[in-house]
Amino acid sequence: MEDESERPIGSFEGSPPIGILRRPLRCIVKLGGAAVTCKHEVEKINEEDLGRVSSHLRQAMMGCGPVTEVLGMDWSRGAGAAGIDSISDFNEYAIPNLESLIIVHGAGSFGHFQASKSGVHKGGLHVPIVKAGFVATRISVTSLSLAIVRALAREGIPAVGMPPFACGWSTTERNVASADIYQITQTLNAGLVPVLHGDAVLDNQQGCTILSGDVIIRHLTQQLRPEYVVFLTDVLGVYDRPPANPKAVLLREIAVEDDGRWSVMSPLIQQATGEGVEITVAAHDTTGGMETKISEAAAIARLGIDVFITKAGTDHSLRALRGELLGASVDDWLGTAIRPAQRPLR
Ligand SMILES: Nc1ncnc2c1ncn2[C@@H]1O[C@H](COP(=O)(O)OP(=O)(O)OP(=O)(O)O)[C@@H](O)[C@H]1O
Ligand SMILES: C=C(C)CCOP(=O)(O)O
Repeated sequence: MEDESERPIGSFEGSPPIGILRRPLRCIVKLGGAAVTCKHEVEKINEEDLGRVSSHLRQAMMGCGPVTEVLGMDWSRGAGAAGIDSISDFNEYAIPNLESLIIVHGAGSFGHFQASKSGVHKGGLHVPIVKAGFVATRISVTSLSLAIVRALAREGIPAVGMPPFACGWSTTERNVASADIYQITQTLNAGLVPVLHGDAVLDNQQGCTILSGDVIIRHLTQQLRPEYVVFLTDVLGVYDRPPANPKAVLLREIAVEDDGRWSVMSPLIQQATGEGVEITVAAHDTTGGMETKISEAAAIARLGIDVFITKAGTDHSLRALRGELLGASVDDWLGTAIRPAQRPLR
């Protein structure tokens, strides 16, 4: 007989089974490519920030449980590389009961350059340069993904890479058409942490496209209903204009109506609606940058789920990851909280 604590989540008639999560999903995190890579230098990881973010993720996943010793799991290159004396250390080790989490990372300077040069996002897989670009994009983004999985494993997070192209994700006219959610559910139930990423995928209409990590997060949220979603990037949040502009104002709180319209609740500025916000996107960005992030975040808030956008590696991001802001005031926090309208705060 099934464990009564098992919670069926969103199994829709006619759609493929998505499985049953044995415990509620705490959070889905987007590790922005702009945060963990140097976005304007091809294939350059920002090692310091990646290390800090991985440590924050571990701290957040420990929840309020006892502080336990961390044993690094990246020992494929030898125990020393993982910071442990010997792999037999694991014989005596009880892996802590970590909060359930999914990590999705962006491509940053891995993948966007290759995709934009060859036009993978526009489709046409039969065209030789697009096919070659598809291959090059996947080589690039999966090599970043391996580095991220390694960094998480070094922090003792049981992370496993699940590249969308290889795990059943495809699109129709650039919208998610299929995704193997069952595999993700089973991975979470096994106590592992799925690591997905923005990827080059097959598209039923145009042959291929680039599926953004931000869009993947919305789909996962619809299916698996986490308690909250955190987007970590290289700026404190959404500003009323590009943050390089000295007059830019950080939008602290955005409320999303049932019909998808959103308005700025704090601070009270003139451009109080979505249309007033000015956004720039890097020329090589194939997925729409901050603009996509805001519209996906608003779609998530419409589902009744709080979203927090903030700068990776800061105290603000640690608080967001720990869930401290859930339903709480964000007056003393720097970032953008995107919430369903008419939800009373704690
Ligand atoms: N109005 C705005 N508010 C906030 N950021 C903005 C705005 N306009 C432009 N930006 C830019 O958006 C960038 C963050 O979006 P981007 O999509 O690059 O982040 P990411 O998710 O971390 O990266 P990736 O898409 O590679 O995963 C910032 O570097 C910032 O300069
Ligand atoms: C360019 C590729 C391969 C994926 C882009 O994903 P994103 O950085 O999350 O938008």
